Amino acid sequence: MASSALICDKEQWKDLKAHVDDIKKTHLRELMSDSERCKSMMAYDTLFNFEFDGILLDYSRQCATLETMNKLFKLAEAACLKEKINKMFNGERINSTENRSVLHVALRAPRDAVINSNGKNVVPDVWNVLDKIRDFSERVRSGSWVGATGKALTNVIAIGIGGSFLDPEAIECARGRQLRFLANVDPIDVARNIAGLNPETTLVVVVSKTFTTAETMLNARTLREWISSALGPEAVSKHMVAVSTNLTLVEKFGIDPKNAFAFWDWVGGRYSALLEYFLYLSNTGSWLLRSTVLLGLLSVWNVSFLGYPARAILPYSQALEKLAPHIQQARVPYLCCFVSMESNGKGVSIDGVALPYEAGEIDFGEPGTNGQHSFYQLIHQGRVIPCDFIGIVKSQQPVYLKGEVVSNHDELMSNFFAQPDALAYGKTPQQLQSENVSQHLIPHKTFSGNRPSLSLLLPSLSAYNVGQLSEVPRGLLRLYRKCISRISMTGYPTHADVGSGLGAYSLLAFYEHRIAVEGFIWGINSFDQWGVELGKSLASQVRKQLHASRKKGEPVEGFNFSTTTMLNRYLQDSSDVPPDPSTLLPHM
Ligand SMILES: O=P(O)(O)OC[C@H]1O[C@H](O)[C@H](O)[C@@H](O)[C@@H]1O
Repeated sequence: MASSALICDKEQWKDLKAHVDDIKKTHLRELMSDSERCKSMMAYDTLFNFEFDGILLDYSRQCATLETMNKLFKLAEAACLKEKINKMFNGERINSTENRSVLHVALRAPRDAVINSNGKNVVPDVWNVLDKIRDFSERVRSGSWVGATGKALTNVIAIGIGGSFLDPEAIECARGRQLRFLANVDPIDVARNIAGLNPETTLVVVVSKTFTTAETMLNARTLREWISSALGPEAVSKHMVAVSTNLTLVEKFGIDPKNAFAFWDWVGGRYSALLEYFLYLSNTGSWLLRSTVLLGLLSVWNVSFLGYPARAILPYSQALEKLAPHIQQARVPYLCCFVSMESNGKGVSIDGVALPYEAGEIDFGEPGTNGQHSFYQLIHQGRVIPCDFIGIVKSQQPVYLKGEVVSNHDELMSNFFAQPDALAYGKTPQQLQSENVSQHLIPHKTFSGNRPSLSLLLPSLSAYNVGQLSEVPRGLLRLYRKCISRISMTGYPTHADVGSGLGAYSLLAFYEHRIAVEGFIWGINSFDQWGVELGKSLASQVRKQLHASRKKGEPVEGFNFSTTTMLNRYLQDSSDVPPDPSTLLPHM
């Protein structure tokens, strides 16, 4: 199927381009007045049944008509979408620039599934690792695995960056214990993570697919020093374990490979976040998979045809906060956004042909209602940014104060229901005049509306409901609990924890597949990431220069004027950096 013909050369693409003018002439106020259209865009047809056992997906506020949807389905056919999805699930090496299969879905397969890579069913290997994770977590929790001084390990620091950073936090059952995530190579992040912890009762999990990522490995060496200097070098074997494909480097680092949990090169780093649990997406017809096809097509429509390059992900549930990037909290990456922008932020096709159209989205977000006090001004009256609103019917923390008009959750959800309509309908000058708004304020208080969004309403974040998102066999939820407790080391999480953990990750699976669909349509490779290499290689040049300047007093050479000036200033003002390599963080 590899062909250098770009999707934009196809008639179906040109037909959609011509269709844009029709859509630009309509306004969502008009489209939303057609209840038949809206009804069909909440349960489009028997194939796309969007009311799935209580989960409701409403995409009627997309700037699209049924004609648009039909044209998008034709575009999917022209892009050979179904064949590409099948190739992925069949283990073919669709990541052609790295010559790898793309089988992160195998991490979520039930024990008896068959998913082949290189002619070998990989599912038994996955389950061997999952069983090993379960056994290890049970030994740590039961106290049969203790630290170097015989104390139970009650605190965990997981070191990893990108897709190797963060996992669902079973917050409820982490009562009185510490589960922390260390990603940034900034020593401040190390200091924050070890603050208040004792090496004697701390387990460090080094999560790195390659075991070569500079930030992760320096942080791992720093915590290895923290442990060794307190308990002796032999303590590393009791206080450090690893999750990696590179068991050779794991052993070289000083971690016993028996205490390492392997994974495979057919799991992309950013897709490995799901290693902590697995939800099975059937190869055919799962509700989730089908609906992600539709939403992937709508993303392509918004980006490549309507010219809306960004997407805001807005979960109206704090339990799903990890779905939305806390852009002001550097430590919390953006799961869906990270996967989306690293996967589809490409400029060439899978055949290496420069793209004459934009691919990829600028994703950002924030849990509702926080975002309403920051960037919603821009999405209402500034740029048009399609939004994904994700809401939950039943709160995990119901609160209803005496005398209040509604419960706290109803207050939250009042915004979940209001914002999509505010974006779609806006407010016209005529409406403002009828409200006797001062004439000079009318331009400032006018809302153009016609801003697309979609709404996903989950019944609750119970493990059952969230599992529906990916039709997870019930039995897997039990093993999920054991896997998540590997991270929390704090015993079995409650349903709420499992739900919220699954919530974040099932919806991640939802976005994972939507992102793959987008990449299949754009004809790009969503599974490599050469773009992150250049910055890393330039950083290694700077690292060499800093070493030469500090250790041998060599002048800064080989950089442009601006960088040379900045480097000289940095070196001059930080000349007091202690030269002693054994210097550790102040309170280490
Ligand atoms: O897991 P590691 O090998 O340490 O890689 C960590 C991260 O590194 C890079 O940023 C990759 O682009 C990510 O996909 C990956 O998750």
